[in-house]
Amino acid sequence: DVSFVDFNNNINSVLPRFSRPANHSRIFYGVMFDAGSTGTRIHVYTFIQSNSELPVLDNEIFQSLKPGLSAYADSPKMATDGIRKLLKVAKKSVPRLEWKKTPVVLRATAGLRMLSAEKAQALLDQVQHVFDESPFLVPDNSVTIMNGTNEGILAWISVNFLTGHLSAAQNKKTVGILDLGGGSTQITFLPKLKKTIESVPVTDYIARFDIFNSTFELYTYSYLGNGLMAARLATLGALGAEGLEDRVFKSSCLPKKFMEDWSFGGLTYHLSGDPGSDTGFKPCYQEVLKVVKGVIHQPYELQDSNLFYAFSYYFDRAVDAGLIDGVQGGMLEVRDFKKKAKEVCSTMTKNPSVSPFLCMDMTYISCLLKDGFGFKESTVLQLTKTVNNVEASWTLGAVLDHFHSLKIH
Ligand SMILES: Nc1ccn([C@@H]2O[C@H](COP(=O)(O)OP(=O)(O)O)[C@@H](O)[C@H]2O)c(=O)n1
Repeated sequence: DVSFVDFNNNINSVLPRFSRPANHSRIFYGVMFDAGSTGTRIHVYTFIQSNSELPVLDNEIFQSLKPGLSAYADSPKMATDGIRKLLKVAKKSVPRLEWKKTPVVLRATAGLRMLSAEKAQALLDQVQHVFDESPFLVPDNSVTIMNGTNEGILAWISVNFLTGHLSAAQNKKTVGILDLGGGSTQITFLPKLKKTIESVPVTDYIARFDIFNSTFELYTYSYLGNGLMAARLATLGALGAEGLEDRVFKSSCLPKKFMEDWSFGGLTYHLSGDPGSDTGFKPCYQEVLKVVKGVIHQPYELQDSNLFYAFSYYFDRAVDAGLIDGVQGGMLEVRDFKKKAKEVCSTMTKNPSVSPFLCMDMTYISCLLKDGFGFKESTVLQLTKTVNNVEASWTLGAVLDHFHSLKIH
């Protein structure tokens, strides 16, 4: 990675300050691709270098496309079109003179983690090739799969940076994050009690990073297979199943008459409702519970220690269910998800909602929060898509890490 110091030297040597207005030479750009399981996105960040340790974020340009890279697992060359399209956004957003010193980086998350190493590498190689041909700065290791710990920590850094909690790092008042992707889900927060750190099942649940000459010690974990799309498959008993052509996967979480082909991660599944069994919240909860029970660790402290920001599918489904406004977001109690899940599930056959999966998704989210992480019914979550027009995503933290080398360990 280009360290903070190298990057500044780079600016000074390529861009002599005397030839430009002083404030102009203090602007720099970072391009981060998020290769998620359900889509690929580009974030173009404009920063103003301030005199304090962290720069000021001036602006973000964001674009996304579907499906994710893993949909091209068996035809990796087809993945390049989308990457090229998104790179055009970077060319439009970054002034031509800055291209050569603007880093482009892609980090893949759960979609590629769930593929075989060979298939994932073939996709990364294709992206690397497109990057190498681009006019941007392509640092070492610019196209890789990111591990789940970094995904959680970087999202925590993003949200706390955007909400202003990192600049006041001394008093360590921060917010926790809940990220529900398609393939994996992350929980990250700053524990107040030693017991929380001491009582983790394995040391992987604790990670540290340095900023402002202090070390943050976070509780963080990424559960692969517990993202919303992977959880659908696990609920249906279809995750990792063979002979997909000849099988139909049924669930009490789907409308009785539902019958459809559904694709995720480059595979297609025949799905249907279960006319021969009870449907609705209760039987559905028992089904989704199997995906959560014995899998998700309950932190020693949770409810009283932090306000949690919940985004990605937590936000999207809360919007779909009519619980929050799609632009403003809002505060919800954990019990609101359960109440709404019951409502959606009881009416799904007579009164189909936006998606036939809404009962399953809302029930899974209720179960994950309560029987998974162990939140109380009354815990308030801040449902968020953007903070000051910037996407709540690990990508911002990843760019800050790139420029500042936050030494995550
Ligand atoms: N910038 C972004 C990126 C993803 N998302 C949401 O994240 C969810 C999917 O996450 P993902 O495809 O990255 O899945 P993972 O690979 O993280 O498991 C969807 O709800 C997207 O709408 C978002 O809201 N904003």
